Amino acid sequence: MGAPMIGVLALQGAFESHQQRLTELGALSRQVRTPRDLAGVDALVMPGGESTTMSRLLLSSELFDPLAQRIADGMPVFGTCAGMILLATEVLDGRPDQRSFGAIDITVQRNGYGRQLDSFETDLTVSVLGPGAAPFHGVFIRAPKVTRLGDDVEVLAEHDGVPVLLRQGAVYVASFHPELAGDHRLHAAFLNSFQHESFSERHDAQTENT
Ligand SMILES: NC(=O)CC[C@H](N)C(=O)O
Repeated sequence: MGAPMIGVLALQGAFESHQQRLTELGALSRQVRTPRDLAGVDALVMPGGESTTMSRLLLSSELFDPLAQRIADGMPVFGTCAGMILLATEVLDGRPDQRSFGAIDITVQRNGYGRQLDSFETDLTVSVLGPGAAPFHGVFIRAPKVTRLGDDVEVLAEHDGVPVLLRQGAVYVASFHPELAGDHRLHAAFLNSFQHESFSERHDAQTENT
């Protein structure tokens, strides 16, 4: 099989920085706006932005049902911030008509860190980066707060005792914006979760050759 094509949901929000991180890693990526775009990808990143707007655009673009099917079939997905909200089983403080995929068994509260404190940054210890790895700089922007997790959900990082990076099967979610920290290690960890070749090694090899 050739290199996997990574889709970046590009209906709204911070999709361009995600694509930059993937490009830095030498991954192939394409923006996904239609069911046809989705059909050509092997994995998908769902960016931050506004989950209410994204939910509406997913329905009007007729992407919602095919995407739900791909996720149910086991396509790897990485949802960040609004993307995390869209993947959760339960959303608190959402709009009444807001839809989510129920792909990871968590309850999230939209803007759960409080409207006063719109955004904050903090260094996170992330288990999947390996023992002794440098902390990952977490940028939280009107972030969702995880208020409940199911038994099958693995916590990969937490902040003040609250999970902020989680995994269930092929679904990864972060309540922060890993694409904005100028650090592609979490994108590499996502790619490496379904790719045998190590993306970080490949990136290092390419840099050495140039
Ligand atoms: N940065 C973000 O993605 C914020 C998420 C936004 N508060 C929402 O509910 O969709």
